[in-house]
Amino acid sequence: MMRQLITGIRRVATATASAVFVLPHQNQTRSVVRAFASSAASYIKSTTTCSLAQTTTLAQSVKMLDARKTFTEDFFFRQLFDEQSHTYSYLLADIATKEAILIDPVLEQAKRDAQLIGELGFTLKYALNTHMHADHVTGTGYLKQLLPGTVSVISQSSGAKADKHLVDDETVQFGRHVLRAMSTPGHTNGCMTFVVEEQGIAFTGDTLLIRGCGRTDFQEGNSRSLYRSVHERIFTLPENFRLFPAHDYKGNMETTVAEEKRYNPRLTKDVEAFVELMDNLNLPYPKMIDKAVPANRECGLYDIPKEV
Ligand SMILES: N[C@@H](CCC(=O)N[C@@H](CSS)C(=O)NCC(=O)O)C(=O)O
Repeated sequence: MMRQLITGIRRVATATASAVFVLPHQNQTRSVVRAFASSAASYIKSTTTCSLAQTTTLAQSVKMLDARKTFTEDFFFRQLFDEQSHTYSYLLADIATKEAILIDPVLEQAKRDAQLIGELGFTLKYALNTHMHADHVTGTGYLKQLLPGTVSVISQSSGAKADKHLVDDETVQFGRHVLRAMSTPGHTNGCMTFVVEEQGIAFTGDTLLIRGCGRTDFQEGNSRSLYRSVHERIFTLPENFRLFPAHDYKGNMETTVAEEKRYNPRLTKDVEAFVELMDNLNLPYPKMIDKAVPANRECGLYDIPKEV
């Protein structure tokens, strides 16, 4: 449709240009231009069936599919997966300095992650949790043992132990790269979304999942505050920002601000309808909750198996 429109404009412009060239008198020129403008309008009308609604949809989808920012050459990104808990972990690094950080590591995958970090020649500076998980034990405690010098990180408001506690808008640095911790409570009190502005990416933990969101029925969950966190903090990031959640149960790997603003079936509702929906999810509790929450309160340093 867009191609037709452009071809139409081009044809009319070419015709107008040649007419103006052969008709030097001003009056003649003006009437020729008027005639061509009117034929341009009818040509475009007849060759495109582009209604106003369709034009709007097209404009929206063009915006939604805006080119994502490409990573700078010195930025390393790797998405890792734990099949048991459907958890994504993310390894980020400064390729020049080899300083790395790992977001939401899983205990059972700590050896895999440590091996990868070693193979790539990285030094793990921070092992961060977006929040105190309820469905798996964090790998941060074990990674501190496997890779001495690693600093564990979680939000101050999580109430969990860690070497470093973050408050809203605090940043951590790895090499020349900067990660900003944005407080996004709702799934738990202490949930944070980690943003790397320069690369156009954000790690939403369990606050925003792909076409979904974290449940709010335990660990001080609050659906109103989750709604506010998403609308006021995540949906106000640039539309082309890529979003990476802590879990996906359907095989999706990433999304964008633009997509979730339009297609998230929960967060596109108004707040009252959202609260009602969240109150009636009736999900079974995570199988690991009784082990995971106490362990994660201790930064996963509690009862680490000798060999995982
Ligand atoms: N079946 C899984 C737990 C699934 C679950 O409850 N996921 C949480 C995030 S981990 S606490 C969630 O918020 N889900 C939202 C949803 O809509 O599914 C298990 O037993 O571990």
